[in-house]
Amino acid sequence: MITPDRTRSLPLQALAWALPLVRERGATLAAVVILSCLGSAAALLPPYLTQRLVDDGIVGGKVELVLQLCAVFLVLMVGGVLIETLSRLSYLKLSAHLLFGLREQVWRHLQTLAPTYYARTRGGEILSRLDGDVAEVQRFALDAPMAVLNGVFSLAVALVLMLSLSPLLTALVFALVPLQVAALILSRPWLERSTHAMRKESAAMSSFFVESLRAMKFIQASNAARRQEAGLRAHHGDYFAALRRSQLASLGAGGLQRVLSGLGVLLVFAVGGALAAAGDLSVGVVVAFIAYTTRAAGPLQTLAGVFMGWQRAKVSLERIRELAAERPTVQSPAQPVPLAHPVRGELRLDAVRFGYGTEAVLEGATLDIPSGTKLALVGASGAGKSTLIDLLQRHYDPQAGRLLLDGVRLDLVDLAELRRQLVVVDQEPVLMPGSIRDNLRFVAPDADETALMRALDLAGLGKLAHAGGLDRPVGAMAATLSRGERLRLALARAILQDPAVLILDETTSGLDLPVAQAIIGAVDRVFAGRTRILITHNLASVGAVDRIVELRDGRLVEPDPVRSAAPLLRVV
Ligand SMILES: Nc1ncnc2c1ncn2[C@@H]1O[C@H](COP(=O)(O)OP(=O)(O)OP(=O)(O)O)[C@@H](O)[C@H]1O
Repeated sequence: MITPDRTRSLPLQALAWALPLVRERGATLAAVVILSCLGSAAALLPPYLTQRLVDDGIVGGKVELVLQLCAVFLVLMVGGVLIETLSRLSYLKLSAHLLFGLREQVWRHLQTLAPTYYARTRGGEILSRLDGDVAEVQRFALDAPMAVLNGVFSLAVALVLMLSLSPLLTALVFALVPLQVAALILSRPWLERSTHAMRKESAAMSSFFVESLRAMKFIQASNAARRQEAGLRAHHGDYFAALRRSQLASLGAGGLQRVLSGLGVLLVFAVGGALAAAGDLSVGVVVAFIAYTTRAAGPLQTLAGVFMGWQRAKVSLERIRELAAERPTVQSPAQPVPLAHPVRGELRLDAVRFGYGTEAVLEGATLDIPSGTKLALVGASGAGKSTLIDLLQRHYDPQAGRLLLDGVRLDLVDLAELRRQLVVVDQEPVLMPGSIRDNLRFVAPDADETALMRALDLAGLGKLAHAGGLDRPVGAMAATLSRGERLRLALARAILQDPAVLILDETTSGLDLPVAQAIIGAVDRVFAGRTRILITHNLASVGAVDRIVELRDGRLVEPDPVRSAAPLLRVV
């Protein structure tokens, strides 16, 4: 579970978050560490051997030694390639485990957040956190310790070998390190700001795509395609400007590092060359040093890269922390009170108060719904009918008062059990991509083919299912089904869920009266004797009901005969 821990510094948080996942792959981590140290050692030996090759072999005239050292070079070269391949494969395994594990944690958290979070957060913002930001943190959490380990090991080995060759030249090479560190520290705010701007632009562009793709039919019908293209171009412009700033910052900081390490090479050339010319140093030592100076620049640059990577990861971690700080509005109780089976479906609202902000949507809402009641719930648009349903399905808890199912307070019932017993079919039910079977199995993974066909038959989709079979794809956003078919498919899902309470939230509104009545007829047949709540603006479409209640001024009251279109009421 991701939780922001303000007591820890950001780098520690990034590592603490990743640690349990790394621990699960202890053996792979050990392999990566050992192989990368072996690889570094294999890369550092050749310059040392070069000195022997030049001074003892070539200058000393020992042909046999030259050949022996060439054979050692060959072994080191082939061994180095093998070690690097194995090391990269192990790294890939560890890296994927970490990335997927971190992303699964964020996803798990997202699945607990309330509809209010999704109502106010742009889809692209969430996507870019799930994708780019998680990857950035993962890269840092794994790359940084590896790079530090590798860099420090390589530098230590190089330092020992260089000191054994020439302490003076070693001091010259390392004299520039403080300058390199100072350059990094100075470039830090620049790097951080530019990374922030880039991630923000990238999230805005993802949001643009997510929102436009969903609204494509509306964009086409409103002749807004050109304006959308211009919108995309504007996003591209902003993104490119931010990308250029970020690249300039990285190139500037990286370039400065390269110039400083290049200066080190020049110093070795100048001082080492002068000493060798004067006969105070062998040519082999100068050649080996030039190789070491360029190689020592590698680990130094890797360490500088860790620093720059940290600037990026810090921004991402901050964005993930923002997401982690969103707390779920409801949680399943640790010790749930079991419902007596079979669940009767008796509902009770007792002086319920709820509002999204300071203003109450429901205030003192009280109602008893005996088991098996078919209740019509009416109320003006915005009165709070859907909000009431969200409270019943426990997307939120009331700020005062109680809601009970079979006499048990909803917040004491296991959340999964509650949502199994209380099913809502919306006006625009959500259908998942895939086939009709996939959609039915989404709510009832264990149902067999016979149960699926029976549910479709009862929901009035028998013909369609028999014609195209259960494998008929419903298409992205269920675009291949008519609205009536989508509703019937949602009803078939509800039939498979077999709840004690069924709620239809304006399900049949906008349909032709005969179609609406046919769907309600199917509901009445299948759910006869069970509690049903039908939210509607048109009482004629929901058939005979046991009771009508109006939601007015936050309370549940007897309906206003004028506003409820009295002639249409048919209460049994
Ligand atoms: N996520 C939200 N954040 C803030 N306010 C909200 C949110 N959802 C709904 N509201 C507000 O709460 C009030 C009740 O909304 P609700 O959707 O429950 O009404 P409704 O009776 O179902 O309306 P309709 O019949 O038009 O569907 C409205 O004023 C609405 O603007």
